[in-house]
This record gives sequence, structure tokens and C-alpha cells, in this order.
Amino acid sequence: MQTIIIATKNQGKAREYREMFAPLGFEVKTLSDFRPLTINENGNSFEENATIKVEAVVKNLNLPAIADDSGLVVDALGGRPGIHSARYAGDHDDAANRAKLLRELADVPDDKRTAHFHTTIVGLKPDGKKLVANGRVDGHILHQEVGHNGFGYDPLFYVDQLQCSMAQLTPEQKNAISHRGNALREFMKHFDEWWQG
Ligand SMILES: O=c1nc[nH]c2c1ncn2[C@H]1C[C@H](O)[C@@H](COP(=O)(O)OP(=O)(O)OP(=O)(O)O)O1
Ligand SMILES: [Mg+2]
Repeated sequence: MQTIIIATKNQGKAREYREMFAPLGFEVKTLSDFRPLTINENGNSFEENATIKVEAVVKNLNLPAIADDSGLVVDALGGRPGIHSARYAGDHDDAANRAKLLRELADVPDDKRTAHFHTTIVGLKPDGKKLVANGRVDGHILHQEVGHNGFGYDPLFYVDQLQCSMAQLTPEQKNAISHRGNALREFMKHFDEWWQG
């Protein structure tokens, strides 16, 4: 079995990458498998932040790695929280982030609550060879939390395509339609060339 390193400390993301890479014959390692590393995600785009994360890890370990920068883009908020999704309410607290989102959208009617999740994946090898892929999924922001699966903003995200909350989906259902699943499927189209080249 081959090993792929995902430059993330988010356990929800790590679980989803494990689920999606296992059938491809890859074991997933994440930042919690290595000595602690401080990464300053101060880029101006999903791709810049993913690149910052993956560069920090590749420099440190001298091994190929993948990073995922993702977030929730809410139309009524002019695209916020976007790249600031993790620290939207301050301190990377998922419950506080969801509460703030409900507060900010309190007066916004259903037809104006459109949103999408976005993921940019950046793969980098020690020789500098880079592979980038993007994915999204469209939906609406609910008025209260629904469902208990997933992580982050999932209980507040209504998936238009499936007409239920992201947190009501099984892991397999979420990976089949999610921003992360879609980005990874794009990524895998060029993976062999990147990984072996
Ligand atoms: O599928 C998802 N379902 C619900 N919420 C999600 C999802 N995917 C990202 N999100 C939210 C969580 C976090 O508030 C932000 C990502 O921020 P982002 O910097 O990419 O990840 P992170 O700081 O949690 O971990 P790390 O940077 O170590 O990969 O968007
Ligand atoms: Mg982060």
C-alpha cells in the first residue's frame, strides 16, 4: 500500500480523504502523524492558502503532499466567509461559526440564501511539481441546523441536488457530491502523471 500525506489538521477532512483514497489503495497520513508544524494561512485565495500549507509540509518532510483549502461562499454576504471560513467567528470553533452565520442571515429570505462550498486541492512534490484542482457544490443556507453527520457548516447547508442537509448524508453520499469529492475527482484525472513523473 502506498502512503499519501494530506497537509491538514482538520479531522473531518482527514476522514473524508481516508474514505476516498482507501479504494484507490492509498493510506492517508495527516499533520497529526508528524511533529507539530505552525502554518500561517495568510494567502488571498483558496489556492494561495492551499499552496502555503503544502509548501510548509513538503519543505519540512521532503516528501510529496497534498493540501486542501476550502470554505463556504455565501452570496448574500458578498462571498463571505470564503477563505476566512475557519476563523469566521474567531477561533476555529465550528459551532460558533454556525451560530454567527445564522445571525448574519437572520433577515435574509429563502431565495437569497444561495451559497456554495469550494475546495482547492494543491499537490506538491519535493522537485516542485505542482498539481491543482478545484471543486464546488451548490446549495442554500438553512434557518436552523439539520442532521448530525459531517463537520463544520454541514448542518446548515441544504444540498440543492439532493434536497436535504449535507449533515443528513452518509459519508459515501457526501463524498459523491461534495466540493471536496468533486475537487478530488478532478485531481485524480492527472494524479498518476503527477505522482510518478
Ligand atoms: O465539507 C465541509 N463541510 C462543512 N464545512 C466545511 C467543509 N469543508 C470546509 N468546511 C469549513 C470548515 C472550516 O471552517 C473551513 C475550512 O477551512 P480550512 O482552512 O480549509 O481548513 P481547516 O483550517 O479546518 O484545516 P486545515 O487548514 O488544517 O486543512 O471551511
Ligand atoms: Mg485552515
